[in-house]
Amino acid sequence: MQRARWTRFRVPHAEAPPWKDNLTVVLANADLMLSHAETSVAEDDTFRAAREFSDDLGARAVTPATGALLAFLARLASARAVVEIGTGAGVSGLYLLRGMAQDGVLTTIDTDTEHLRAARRAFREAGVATTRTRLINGRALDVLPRLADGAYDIIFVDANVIDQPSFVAASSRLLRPGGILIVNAALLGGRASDQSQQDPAAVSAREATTMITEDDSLTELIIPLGEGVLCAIRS
Ligand SMILES: C[S@@+](CC[C@H](N)C(=O)[O-])C[C@H]1O[C@@H](n2cnc3c(N)ncnc32)[C@H](O)[C@@H]1O
Repeated sequence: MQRARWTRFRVPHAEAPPWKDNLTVVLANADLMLSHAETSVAEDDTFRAAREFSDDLGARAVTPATGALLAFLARLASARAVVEIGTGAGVSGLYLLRGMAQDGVLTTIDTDTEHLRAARRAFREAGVATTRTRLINGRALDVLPRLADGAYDIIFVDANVIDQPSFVAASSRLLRPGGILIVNAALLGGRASDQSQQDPAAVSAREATTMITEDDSLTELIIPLGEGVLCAIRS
């Protein structure tokens, strides 16, 4: 069924919406609410160690609240099969595994062997069975075509923003009906919503969002945690 137009996002918000007065009230408290959301997630030693490795290696990990969202969505979807593009040192992978079914398998792809080594170590230190993770060294666009259509509960995109449109194009076919596509840093911390920002990252982030919002098989939602997380469920 064709969805009503008013349910679609405008990308980005160019003018003030008609409910601007409510928005003003919300925005006045936005920093406080975001700060509360981000600092209310407590991480244990395993997460802290993985986060430290991430920082050392320059692999920017998801924020704690973004991580909690990943665990939440993985639990909500009863996820048994998840694909992650951009393993980093394994922080987001730990959150996904935390929410996934006990026998669920995380397939995670990264071009950097050092990052993958750090992630493998983080998973081991968290007591994750080796059968639950499949770490693949390679470029996502080379690996994704080898994965089965409609076989995955969640696809999490968290590599170079500039490649977001091609990752979205290459990965949405992997989702089962009811599966969730999650794009991290979709708003670039707000920069992507500003049309005057014309650098390649901002343009690519907007393009990926537009691809998702224009896909009638996806129902999407932007969640302003971390640098902005775009979630979309396949019908
Ligand atoms: C932001 S970090 C990922 C952080 C990780 N998701 C976390 O939260 O712990 C991005 C990662 O994407 C990897 N990467 C960059 N381009 C890639 C590509 N084309 N295919 C696969 N991985 C890529 C980088 O090596 C880096 O480890």
